[in-house]
Amino acid sequence: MTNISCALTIAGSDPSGGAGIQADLKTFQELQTYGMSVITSLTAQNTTGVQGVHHAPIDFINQQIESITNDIPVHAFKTGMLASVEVMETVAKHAAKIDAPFVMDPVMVATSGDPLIAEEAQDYLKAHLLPLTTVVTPNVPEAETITGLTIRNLNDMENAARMIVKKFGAKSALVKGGHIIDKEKAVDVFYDGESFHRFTSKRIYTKNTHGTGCTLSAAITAYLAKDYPILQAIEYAKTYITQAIEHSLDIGEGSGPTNHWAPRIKKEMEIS
Ligand SMILES: Nc1ncnc2c1ncn2[C@@H]1O[C@H](COP(=O)(O)OP(=O)(O)OP(=O)(O)O)[C@@H](O)[C@H]1O
Ligand SMILES: Cc1ncc(CO)c(N)n1
Repeated sequence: MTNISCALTIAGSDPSGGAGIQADLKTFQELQTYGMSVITSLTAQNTTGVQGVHHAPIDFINQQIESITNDIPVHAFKTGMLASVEVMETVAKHAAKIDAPFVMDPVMVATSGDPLIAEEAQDYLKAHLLPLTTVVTPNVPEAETITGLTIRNLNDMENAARMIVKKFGAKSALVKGGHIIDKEKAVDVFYDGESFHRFTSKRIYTKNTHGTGCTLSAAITAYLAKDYPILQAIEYAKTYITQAIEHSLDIGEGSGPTNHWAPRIKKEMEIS
C-alpha cells in the first residue's frame, strides 16, 4: 500500500466552483492529499446567491459512503452542507465508525445569506453530531445559533468555543472571526477543553470571500490526514486561506471565490 494521505468530504455541490465539494477537492489537491467526495445535495448557485437545491436520496448518500469506506482508507474527513436530519443521521452512523479525525464545518447559511439546512436539523447537529467531532469550525452566526450567545468580540468567541466543547461535547472548537469586523485582523479562536489559542492574520479588504469556510475546514482536514497535530494543522490551514483570500478571484457579479493556486505559488517563490 502507498502511504498517500486520503481525505474525504461529505458536502453539497457548488457548480460555480467556489464553495462546497468543489472548494474542498481543490484544497485537498493543492495540499497533496488524495481527495474523495460524497455529494449530499446539488445546489444551483453562483457568486450572487443560491438559486436552487436538489437533495440526494438518503439511501444513495449511504451507498456513496459505503463504496468509499469498504474500499479505501480515510485518514481524515470533513462535513459541509448536511441539509436535513435524515442526512445527518446517515453521516452520524458512519462518522462513529470511521477511525479518523472528523472536521465539521456546521454550514447553515451561504455567504449570500441563503439558508442551506432545515431548522430542525440544527437541533440534531447539536445533540448528535457535535459529540463525534475532532474539531468544529463555526463562523460567528453559526456559533451564535449553536450556543444561543450573542457574539460581539473575542471574549464572546471564547465563551462560545468553551460552551461548544463543554456543553455540546465537541472535542475542540474553532470559532472563526471573519464576520467580526476588526479593521486590521481576522482572528479565529480555538478551544480544546484545556486551553485557548488565537489564530490571527491580517484582514484583507475584498468582497470575494465565497467559500472561505469550506476552504479553511478542507485545509485543516488535509493537514490532519497528513497526521499533523491539530494546532499545527489549523495554523497551516489559516496561512492557506489567508493567501487564497489575498489573491481571491474577481469572477462573477457577487462574492467571488478564493484562489487555490496562490498559496502554492507563494511557497514556490519563497523556495526559488
Ligand atoms: N476579509 C478577510 N481577511 C482575512 N481573513 C478572512 C477574511 N474573511 C474571512 N477570513 C478568514 O477566513 C476563514 C473563514 O472564515 P469565515 O468567517 O469567512 O467563514 P464562513 O463564514 O464559514 O465562510 P463561508 O463564506 O464559506 O460561509 C477564517 O480563518 C477567517 O478568519
Ligand atoms: C454547497 C455549499 N456548501 C457550503 C456553502 C457555504 O459557503 C455554500 N455556499 N455552498
